[in-house]
Amino acid sequence: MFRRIKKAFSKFIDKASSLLFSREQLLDLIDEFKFELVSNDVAYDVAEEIAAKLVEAVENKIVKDKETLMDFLKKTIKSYFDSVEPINIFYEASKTKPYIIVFLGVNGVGKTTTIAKTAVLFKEKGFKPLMVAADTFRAGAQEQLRVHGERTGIPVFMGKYGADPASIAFDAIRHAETRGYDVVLIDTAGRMHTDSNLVDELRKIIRVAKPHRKILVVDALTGNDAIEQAVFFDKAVGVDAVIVTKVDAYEQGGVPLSIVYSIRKPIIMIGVGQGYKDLKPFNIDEFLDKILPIK
Ligand SMILES: Nc1nc2c(ncn2[C@@H]2O[C@H](COP(=O)(O)OP(=O)(O)OP(=O)(O)O)[C@@H](O)[C@H]2O)c(=O)[nH]1
Repeated sequence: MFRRIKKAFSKFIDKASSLLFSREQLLDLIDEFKFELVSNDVAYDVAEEIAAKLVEAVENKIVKDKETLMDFLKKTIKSYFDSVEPINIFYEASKTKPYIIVFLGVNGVGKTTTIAKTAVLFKEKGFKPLMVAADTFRAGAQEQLRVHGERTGIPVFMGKYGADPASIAFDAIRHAETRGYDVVLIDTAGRMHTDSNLVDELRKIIRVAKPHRKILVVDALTGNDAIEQAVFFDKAVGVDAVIVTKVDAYEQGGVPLSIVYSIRKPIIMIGVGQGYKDLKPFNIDEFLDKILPIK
């Protein structure tokens, strides 16, 4: 996990230290480091910003040895994550009933599995969740959620194939209200994120379901595509928070930072495997410990 970005940081920190922080040589090295970050899925704008801040810190002698460089990198990266408003869906759900989440994301990113994992987390915390199959475009999507429901023992509200997804969401919420469900987790279609019909469909679901949160699911392994999807969905329908999947198999490491930088929304959880328990809260300090070399 995050092996490649960690290697890039280690290489840069070691080289910078061996140059004894000679200003001229360091400037070239910072430029090289910037592209190393970009090749590890750090969006160009943020890589450039980090590089510019680093040059300034060197000029001002804030960064003058290995220790101050490590400290600088840690604080700078952390500041991007700290500048976004955190969201705690479990706390929010304890205040509102039923608490409604609409999940967004393109096909294949692990959205359906993530909904099941999230439902399992809610159940473990004592909530009564309902999963809703509102992707009526692909028959397989409904079936997939039904299977997750069977395996996890969490009920699934199914709509008919081809039915209006917004009306399914509406019926599901009424059903949740009358049956005493605490949390409603709505799956949506994810065909081609550039499809304008999809955007209209999502907008309608959101208008009808009035979700408390819209959570985007992206696959870390898709790198720049994940960042583009975040920008696209945020512009199209507004994203409140992001879950990044397949982090267990992800080595580049730049996706979380790039997403937070690009849409200024928090990463709330990460998928770390295929099992239902493999969804963890995203913790910035743990993330920094994994991507930055230890002393
Ligand atoms: N290693 C790993 N695999 C994951 C993770 N999350 C999901 N997957 C796998 O990714 C594959 C796709 O997941 P789905 O949930 O079917 O994806 P989806 O976005 O619903 O895709 P569509 O059904 O095509 O819309 C499945 O094999 C999942 O088990 C994760 O965090 N780590």
